[in-house]
Amino acid sequence: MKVNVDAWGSMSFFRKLKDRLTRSSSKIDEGLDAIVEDGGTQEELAPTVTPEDPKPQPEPETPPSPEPQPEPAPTEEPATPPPVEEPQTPEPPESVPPLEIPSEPVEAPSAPESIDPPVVPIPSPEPIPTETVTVESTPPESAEKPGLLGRLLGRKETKTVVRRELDDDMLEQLEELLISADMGVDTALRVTSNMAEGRFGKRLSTDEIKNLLSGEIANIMEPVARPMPLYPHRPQVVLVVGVNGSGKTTTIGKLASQFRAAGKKVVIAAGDTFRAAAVEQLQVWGDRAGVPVLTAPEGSDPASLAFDAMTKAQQDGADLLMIDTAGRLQNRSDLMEELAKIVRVIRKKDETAPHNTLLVLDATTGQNALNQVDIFRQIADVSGLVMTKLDGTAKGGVLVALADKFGLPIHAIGVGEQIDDLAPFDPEEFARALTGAAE
Ligand SMILES: Nc1nc2c(ncn2[C@@H]2O[C@H](COP(=O)(O)OP(=O)(O)OP(=O)(O)O)[C@@H](O)[C@H]2O)c(=O)[nH]1
Repeated sequence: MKVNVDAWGSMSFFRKLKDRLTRSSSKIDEGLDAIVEDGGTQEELAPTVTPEDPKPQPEPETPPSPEPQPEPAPTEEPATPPPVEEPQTPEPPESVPPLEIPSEPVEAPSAPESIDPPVVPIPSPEPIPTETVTVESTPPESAEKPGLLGRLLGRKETKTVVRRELDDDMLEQLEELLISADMGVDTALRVTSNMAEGRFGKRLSTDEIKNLLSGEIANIMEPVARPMPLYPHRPQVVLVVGVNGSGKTTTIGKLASQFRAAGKKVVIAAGDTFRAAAVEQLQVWGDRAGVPVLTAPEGSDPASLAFDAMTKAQQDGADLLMIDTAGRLQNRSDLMEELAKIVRVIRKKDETAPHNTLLVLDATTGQNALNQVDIFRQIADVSGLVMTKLDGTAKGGVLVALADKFGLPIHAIGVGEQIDDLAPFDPEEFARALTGAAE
């Protein structure tokens, strides 16, 4: 009954996300390094025998650390056995793309995700009871590369990594770090205490912590990663709400372009009739997307425009009608009334409308995004979220707080101002990008 649209953009997207979330991840990165170094000690990893060494070398003579290191760091692999990065992933079987949200109303526009041939080899950050196992899968960051001479001579290389024992102090520092990345107190506490479960007293390195945190964050995000559902019902009315400047116009343009690319007929209504600039902006995006934008004279009733837009969308047999709305939160009761009126009026034409109410949030507002969800849920029947401007902000953690607190579906994220800078939300990728965990 639901239609799946393949419109959600190219797959290099998440590579882009990784690059662009650098400010969030470098914040966590640097913070983690400092935490682990503060009170941590350098340990030798199991010495690796370089390629030329004839014997497989069972156990090192240097006792490595309390936790033995099953497999040495995946540095220089001489032969060319498996073509792709098998080594990274301990157990591929369970790394089924998390995006294939099978369940319920939503039909994943994220499906194309799985088309991506390099299907995200998930580094299995999941908290396996024996923490040593999880932990070992990451390449030790401080591992030294064997020099050419060393390799030729088959010399044993001693690698080191800084590890710190997980104790109350360290846990507190981790909490603070996550809070500073805008994850919010409650969520930061939950993430760190889940991560610490069964690991108290263990020695952990930065990379190991990143993987563990990333796994915990992905667990929180997974249930909310839901692409916007599409219905065969025509027109499907999508009301787009959010404060001014949150990225509504841009998001509508990006969505319209993607839906259109997927063969959907789209109509846009410029419902923020009070701001000429907003209407113009939407027209620019409509042109870019190749989608008609219905406008009304400045200051006219948005509900009447919505009604006209409904009529046109029905006449044209449009698949989707996207209605932009004003975002003046300063006068909440006016806005509430305005939105309510739009809904009343479009229901005269279709009592099941609107079919989606998207709340667009700006990631750079950090914790304020939580208040916005609270407020908009009071004035509109918010069915899902789009988080914009995740690029270049150090506040990406707010998305985790949102997921944890409200559990509203996160349909898509925006990571740039270009038309294709919007993609379905992939919890694993996001968690790794946020924490800087390795793939
Ligand atoms: N970096 C970045 N900028 C974005 C993103 N989404 C939107 N923007 C920028 O944010 C600014 C505001 O976006 P709009 O789409 O105009 O926001 P709006 O909610 O429609 O705002 P009003 O028109 O004032 O109601 C613009 O300069 C956009 O280019 C994003 O994902 N990343």
